[in-house]
Amino acid sequence: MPDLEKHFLRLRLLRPYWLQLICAMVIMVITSISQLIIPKGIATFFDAPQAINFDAKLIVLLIISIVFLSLLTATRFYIFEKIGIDLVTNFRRNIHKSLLYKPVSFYESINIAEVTSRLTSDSEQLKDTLTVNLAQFIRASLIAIGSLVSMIIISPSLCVVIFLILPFFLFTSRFLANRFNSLSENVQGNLAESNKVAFDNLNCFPVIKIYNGYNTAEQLYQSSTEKYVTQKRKLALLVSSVQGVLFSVMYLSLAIVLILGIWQIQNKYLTVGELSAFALYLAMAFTCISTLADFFADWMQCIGATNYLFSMNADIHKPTIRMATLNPNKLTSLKLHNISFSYPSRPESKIFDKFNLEIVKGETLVLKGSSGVGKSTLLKLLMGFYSPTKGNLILNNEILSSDEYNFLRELVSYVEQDPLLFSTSVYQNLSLVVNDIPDEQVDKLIIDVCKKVNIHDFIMSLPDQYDTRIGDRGTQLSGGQKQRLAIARALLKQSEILILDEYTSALDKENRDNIQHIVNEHFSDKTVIIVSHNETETKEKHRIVYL
Ligand SMILES: Nc1ncnc2c1ncn2[C@@H]1O[C@H](COP(=O)(O)OP(=O)(O)OP(=O)(O)O)[C@@H](O)[C@H]1O
Repeated sequence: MPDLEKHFLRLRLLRPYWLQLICAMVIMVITSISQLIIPKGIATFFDAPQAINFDAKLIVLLIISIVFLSLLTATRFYIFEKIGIDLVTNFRRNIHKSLLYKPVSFYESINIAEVTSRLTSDSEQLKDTLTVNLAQFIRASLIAIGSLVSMIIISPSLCVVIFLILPFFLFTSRFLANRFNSLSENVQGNLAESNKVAFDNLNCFPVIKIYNGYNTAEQLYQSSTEKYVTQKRKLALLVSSVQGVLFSVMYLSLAIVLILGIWQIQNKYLTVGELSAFALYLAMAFTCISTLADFFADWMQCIGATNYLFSMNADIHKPTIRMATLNPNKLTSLKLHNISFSYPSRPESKIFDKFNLEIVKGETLVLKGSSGVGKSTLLKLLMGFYSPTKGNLILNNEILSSDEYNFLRELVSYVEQDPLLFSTSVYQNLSLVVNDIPDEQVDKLIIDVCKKVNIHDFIMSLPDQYDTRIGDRGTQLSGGQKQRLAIARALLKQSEILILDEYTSALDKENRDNIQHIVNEHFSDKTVIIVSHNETETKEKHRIVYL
C-alpha cells in the first residue's frame, strides 16, 4: 500500500463524525486563541505607565472567563473521547464482519488467537491517535503558528534563531518516520505472537498437566514475550531520544534568544515587556513543537500497528442471486463434474482427480473409504468451503461459480464428529439457525426439537435451563450431549440436504438408535449424505460410494 494511501485510509475513519469534529475544533480554536492572548496581556501589564486597577468588575469577568473556558475544554474532551470510542468500535465491527466473510482457506492460514488479539489491541491504537492526539496536534499547530506570527510582529530579527533550527526538525522527522513505523509493526506482531502462545498453552491445558509440560509451556511464553519487550524497549528508547534532542535544541535556542534580546534592550531596539512576551511565545511554540513531535511519533506508530488490520479489511463481496435459474431454495440435482482438488496449503498432494458424483434428490448416500482418503474433504467441497482446482459443482443443472457457493450452504445442514458449539447458552446455540420465524414461535420450535433428540430433560436439569452457558466449544457438555445438540440444530434448519460426518461416534447404542430413527423420520424425503464406519448406519436402500 503506498504511503499516502495509508495515511488517508486512517483519516477516512473520521468521516462519519465530521459534524462532531467541527464542533470540537471550533471549541479548540476558541480556547487556543484565549491561550494566545495571555502573554500579550502580560506584556501590556508590564509596559503600562501606571498600575492596572483590579476592580470588582474585572475580577468577575476573569472568573466568568475561567468557568466558560473550563466548560468548553471539558466539552471538547468529551466529544473527542466519544468519537474515539465510537470510531474504534465501528472499526472493530467492520473488521469482524469482513473476517466472518473470508473463505475457509483464510482461516487455515491464520491463528485465531492472534487475530482476536489484534482486533482488540491494534485497533485501540486508533482511538487516541485519531481523536485526542490529532486534536492536540491541530491545537499545537494553531498555537505554534500564532506564537510564530506574534514573535515576528514583536521582533523579526530574533526569529532568525527559529528559522535556523527548522531544517533540523524537518530532516530528523523524515529520518524517524520509517523507524517508528517498522518498530511499531514489530511490537504489535510480537504482542500478537505471545497471545497466540498463551492461547495455545491454555487451550491445551490437559496435555500440559498430564505430560508435565509446565516448563516448556512457560519457556515458550517467556521467549515470545521477550521478543515483544525488546521491540517495545527499542521504541521507548527512540521516543525518549527524540524528546531529549528536542529539549536541548529548545533550551539552547531560548538561551540564545534571551542573550540577543538583552543586547537589543540595552540598545533600545526592544522593551522588557516585548522580550518577556517574545520569550513566553517562544516557550509556548516549543511546547507545541514537542507536542507535534509526540504526535508524529504516535501517528507513525499507529500506522505500523494497524497495518495488519487494514490488510484484513477487504470489501465484502456478496454474490447476486440468480434466483430465476438457480432457485437455490429447491434442490433438484447436485453434481460434482470432473472434480480435481488439492488443499491450497498442499497443492502438490491431489485428494481428487477427475472425480464424478451425482447426488439424487431424496436418496441417502453413504461415503466409505480408508482413513485419509478424502471423505471429509468431499463434504467440504459439497458445502462450498473450497473450490475445486478443476471441474465444476453443478446445482440444478447450473454451474456454480465460487462466488455462489453460499447457495449450496443454504441447502445444507451439517453434523460433524466433534460438533462446533458457541460458548453461549443452549438457547443461543439453537436460535442462531432459526431465521424468519416470529420470536414467540421460536421457543416452542426449539423445545420440540430438543425433545425429539432426547436432550430436553437434560437441559431442564441445568441451572439456567435453556439459558445455561455451555463453556468454550461446549466443554461443559458430554460428547453425546454435544452431538445431540448439533443434531437438534440441524433439524431446526429444515434443509434439503443433511450431511452427517461420523455423527453418532460419541453416542451409546440406545441414543444412536434414537438419533438414527429421528434422522430417518425427519429426513425421509430429503437428501442425506453420511460418512460412517458404522455398519448399523448402512441400510439396504442406501447407496454406498467407496472413495
Ligand atoms: N485443511 C487441510 N489442509 C491440508 N491438507 C488437509 C487438510 N485437511 C485434510 N487434509 C489432508 O487431506 C487428506 C484427506 O483428509 P480427509 O479428512 O478428507 O480424510 P478422511 O477420509 O475424512 O479421513 P478420516 O476417515 O480419517 O476422517 C488427508 O491426507 C489430510 O491430511
